[in-house]
Amino acid sequence: MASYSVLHGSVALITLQNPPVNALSAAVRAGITDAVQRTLKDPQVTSVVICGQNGRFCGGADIREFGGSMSGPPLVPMINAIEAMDKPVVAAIEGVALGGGLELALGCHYRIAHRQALVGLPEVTLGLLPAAGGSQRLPRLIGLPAALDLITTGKHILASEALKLGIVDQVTDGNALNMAVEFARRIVGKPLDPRRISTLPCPSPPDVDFLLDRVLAQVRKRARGALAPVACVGALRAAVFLPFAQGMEKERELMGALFDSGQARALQYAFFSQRLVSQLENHCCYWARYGLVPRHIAPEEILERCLYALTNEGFNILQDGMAAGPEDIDAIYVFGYGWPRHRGGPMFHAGQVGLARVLEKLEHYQHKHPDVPYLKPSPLLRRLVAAGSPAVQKWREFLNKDRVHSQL
Ligand SMILES: CCCCCCCC/C=C\C=C\CC(=O)SCCNC(=O)CCNC(=O)[C@H](O)C(C)(C)COP(=O)(O)OP(=O)(O)OC[C@H]1O[C@@H](n2cnc3c(N)ncnc32)[C@H](O)[C@@H]1OP(=O)(O)O
Repeated sequence: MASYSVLHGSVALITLQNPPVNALSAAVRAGITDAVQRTLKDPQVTSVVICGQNGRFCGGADIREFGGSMSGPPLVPMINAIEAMDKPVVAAIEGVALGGGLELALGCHYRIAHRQALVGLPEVTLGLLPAAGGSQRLPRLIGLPAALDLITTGKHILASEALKLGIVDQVTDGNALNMAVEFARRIVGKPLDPRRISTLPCPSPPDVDFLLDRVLAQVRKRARGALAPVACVGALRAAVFLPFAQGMEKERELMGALFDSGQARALQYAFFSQRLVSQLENHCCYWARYGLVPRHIAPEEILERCLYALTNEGFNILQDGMAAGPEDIDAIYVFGYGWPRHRGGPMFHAGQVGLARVLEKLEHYQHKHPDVPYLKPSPLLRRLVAAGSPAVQKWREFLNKDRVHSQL
């Protein structure tokens, strides 16, 4: 939800309330929408400040809502209504203004931030793009090159850097909310048109096509096969060449293609799993509460069982002649599945670890879990170890001899 109060008889304060990061859930969006209506109707109110509870402005759209049916007031009209207000609206940014949180702040007429606050549009890291006007307002505010950098990487930057880029208007080491309230009282009566970012032209360099093509090539190289960074460049291209309203349509169309994609689901799943594993302590409380004694499982056991079962299957594939050599399997993993290039691929990695050690590990886990077929060491792995564990570059030759031998 969002609370509404009036300070000094004239400054409406809208406070986002959704701990821990004040994500823009349906209830928060409804609260903001109601509060905006109240400020419009109250003749005593001459300016507005929007802030977040507990020193955190807003961590963005509520990612948990993306999996279900979205209800409540949509973000885009809500932000447009804030920008269109005829009373100045100031965002008081403390903690974080990320994703939809920054997009909300960009709909305000002014942004005052604590120096240590973090701002950014990290949607690309969730397989999305900033679809609440961020891809259209940010380049209009700070220019195309800086917006391309922020939106295609999704990086968070400090408010002090955001000030240099022109994203925020003032930073403070003190209380950003108090400063925003004082600021809001001072600017009553100043013209608001130049502060409505959607009405500004998008500053872009003369070689704009060259810049967009270069960044597109870079993002394709950096994240092979990823849809979101490419869509982000498309949305920014629209910001340069189209009027705001049409740019917003393009933003929505590109978001539509990403929103239900497998990549977005996978990246959002990864966001939550990363946080879930860091809550291991809670599991310990659960076990203690029910008097359970957990079997100690070292993280290496999980890693080794996954890794060596995968490698073992690689040996089986080679033995069956489905791949001509270990390089075929390694290339699939490095280029298709993001296996760290500096580790060569699973078959090369097995060679680095030592084939005898891989065999020993598989025998160990097979002994503990005889019902798991993937842990049964491949006969090819055994033959390679018996042949003195040749280097991975020699396996193709070994396999050819092995295959000829087995046909004789
Ligand atoms: C045709 C189809 C059209 C569809 C139209 C849709 C229109 C949508 C329009 C706009 C879309 C906007 C997209 C977004 O805004 S996506 C969200 C962008 N924001 C982020 O990526 C920020 C994510 N959060 C973080 O980076 C961090 O959480 C941070 C805010 C920096 C705080 O970090 P830290 O203090 O370390 O805390 P945790 O990371 O552990 O988080 C604490 C708990 O809060 C949960 N959390 C965080 N952010 C969100 C969020 N945005 N939504 C929901 N929940 C969030 C996190 O999971 C932790 O929860 P728990 O304690 O249960 O694990």
